[in-house]
Amino acid sequence: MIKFGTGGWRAVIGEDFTKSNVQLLTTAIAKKMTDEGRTEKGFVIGYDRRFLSDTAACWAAEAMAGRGIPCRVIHRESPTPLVMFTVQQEGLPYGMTITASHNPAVYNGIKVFMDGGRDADELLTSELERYVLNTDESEIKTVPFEEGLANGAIQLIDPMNQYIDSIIRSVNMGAIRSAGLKVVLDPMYGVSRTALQMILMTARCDVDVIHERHDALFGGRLPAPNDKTLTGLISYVKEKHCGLGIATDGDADRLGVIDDQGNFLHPNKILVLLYYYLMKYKGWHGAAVRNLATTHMVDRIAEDFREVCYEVPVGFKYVSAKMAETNAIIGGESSGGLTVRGHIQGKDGIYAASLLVEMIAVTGRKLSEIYREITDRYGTCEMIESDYRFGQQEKERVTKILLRDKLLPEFPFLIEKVSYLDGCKVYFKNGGWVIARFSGTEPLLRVFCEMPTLEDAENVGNILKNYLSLGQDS
Ligand SMILES: O=P(O)(O)OC[C@H]1O[C@H](O)[C@H](O)[C@@H](O)[C@@H]1O
Repeated sequence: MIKFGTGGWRAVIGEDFTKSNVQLLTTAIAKKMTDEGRTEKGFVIGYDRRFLSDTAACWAAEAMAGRGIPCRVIHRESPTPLVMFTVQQEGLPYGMTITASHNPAVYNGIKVFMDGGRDADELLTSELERYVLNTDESEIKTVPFEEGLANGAIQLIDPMNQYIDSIIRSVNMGAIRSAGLKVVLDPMYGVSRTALQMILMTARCDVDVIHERHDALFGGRLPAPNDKTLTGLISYVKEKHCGLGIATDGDADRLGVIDDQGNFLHPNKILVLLYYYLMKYKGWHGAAVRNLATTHMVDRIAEDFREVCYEVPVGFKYVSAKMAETNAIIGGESSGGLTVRGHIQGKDGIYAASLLVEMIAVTGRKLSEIYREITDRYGTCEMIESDYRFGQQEKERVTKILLRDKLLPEFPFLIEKVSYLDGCKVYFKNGGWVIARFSGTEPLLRVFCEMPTLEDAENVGNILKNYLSLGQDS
């Protein structure tokens, strides 16, 4: 069974992530390309450093070549944004990368990209699911990898330099060069090191790297940058007196930042800082796009600059589609992904980190100082996030209460409106909000709440948790 979630298809290795499913999905894509008459330019495949990712990339290439579609495989493990960049640059109709992003090590998966290098939108993923259902395993035709390489049906490519050059061209390298920053990178055993180290060292930063060896178990932690998983980076920043710590998730499309004091900077703050920086310091104008579980501080900044902030469901495919529609200058999510107009149409931790370093260099100020300037102007927002594991029965129970019967607890704040666009989101009249939604990437119910004070956010989050009789925060 192949079902796409918030960010691609993800499955437990050996359970659903199997050779036959990888080749089934690839065959489905190939059939769709053939039906659309879009096979000529071919297809690109990338892979990250997870267990089986490189092997699965070969399986996919064999199945794509077996359908007579020219197939390029990036010659070594790559950041997801590099694969998206390649789809965009080469004008390809589709591409894929083998990754399960930030999921636990037992998972692997496939992210599919469409023209322009965007994440496959809902229309495409539902069509692909339909194609998969209508594809029989006997339709999988393969060309052995080595044979494909020898006869040119499969080609190994190395687009890394163009990608790095395009980032170098779009950030103020001169300013970074003058700032003489000491930066420590934490790729979380994933794939960002080559690109990020190259960009920052070209800008003459003093760069240290931790957690860079290949470890398909990600050091026993989740390859998702947050305050709990980045304790090693936090200690390193403090001990070695670094100006900044930068982490990326397993496939490098998300970013996590540690400031010079060793504090974890929530992705909400990174998005807010960069939007503010682009408008206030770089003189850009334009809308912002955020998902509905991301800070509304972005809206306050947009309003102040007479711009609009658009809200979309969780999933970067929605963010990039809205950015394209509105020509927004930035789009991001509280889970740590963002992109900026002019760069690729998907989230990119490497690019976002480079822009953040530029911001520190250009302003000559600490991240905490710039953020204080923002809260002095727009007030404070505090967000709490809790994830709850559930079984099938639990899922049905919560779905009934919240999404079918649309019941809500009594809150100590006046409600402005309730939305069921993605889970259930309650907007309060004081600007705060709380959302409960099922993750599309993991078996979790996510409860996020943002209020002017942390105390209120915790209180509202607890009211919803108790009302839904949720267990321990996982
Ligand atoms: O909350 P979830 O549905 O698990 O999604 C969390 C994140 O997962 C992936 O990384 C998607 O690419 C993101 O767009 C999404 O924000």
